[in-house]
Amino acid sequence: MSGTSSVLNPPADAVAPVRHPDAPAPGELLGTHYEHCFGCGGGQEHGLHLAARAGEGVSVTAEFTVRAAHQGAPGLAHGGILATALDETLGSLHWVLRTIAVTGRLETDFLLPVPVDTVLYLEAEVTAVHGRKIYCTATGRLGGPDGDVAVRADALFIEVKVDHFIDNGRPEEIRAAMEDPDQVRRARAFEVNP
Ligand SMILES: CCCCCCCCCC(=O)SCCNC(=O)CCNC(=O)[C@H](O)C(C)(C)COP(=O)(O)OP(=O)(O)OC[C@H]1O[C@@H](n2cnc3c(N)ncnc32)[C@H](O)[C@@H]1OP(=O)(O)O
Repeated sequence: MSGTSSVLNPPADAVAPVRHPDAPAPGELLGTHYEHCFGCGGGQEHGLHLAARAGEGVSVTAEFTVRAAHQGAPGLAHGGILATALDETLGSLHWVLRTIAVTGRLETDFLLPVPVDTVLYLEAEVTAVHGRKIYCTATGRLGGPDGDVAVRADALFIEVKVDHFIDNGRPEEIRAAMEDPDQVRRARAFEVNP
């Protein structure tokens, strides 16, 4: 069974997404947006260590290897972990749009079980933009980039300012991030929209 709620359907006056002129070239590794991100950071021992690359248009690809720490049922990936992999891949789209945005809504279909040691081949694209609302979709496939779809998601991301993180994050992590020149450089990469 599949289907999405109406808030994930772009309105008639939504516009096509535009690849930012300074977006990383297709195939370029995007790296982490934050060292301690559970999805992509190297500083999380049991994190997903998801590696995303810019795709054509406003899209990204990513790979995630399911490890034993990611189990739900014996030998199988936890569904929440798979949703996280989809969410993180969708979050990586903002390197290509050059917009800071957070997940407002994420609707996931789990179509096939995903065993430990499997590589999940992920792809995400922005389908439409309406004001601050960014409509996007993602798939995770088994066996290769053209393999069977194991998980998929439709999502709505909402554009925010850097202040969203500064105002809401725990002060010690915010302080540490602001003292880290690499983190400041990553944040500045998005500061293109006044
Ligand atoms: C440096 C880059 C960092 C990237 C990190 C990526 C990590 C991976 C992605 C994530 O997991 S992000 C973490 C999970 N998400 C959050 O923590 C977000 C928590 N929610 C919020 O902070 C606020 O609800 C949010 C910023 C999303 C929206 O609050 P706002 O006050 O800014 O907006 P508002 O409520 O006015 O909504 C703006 C529009 O979006 C719509 N909207 C907001 N939330 C929605 C929702 N959940 N479902 C449907 N529509 C939604 C809302 O109806 C409205 O539509 P209209 O413009 O048509 O009136």
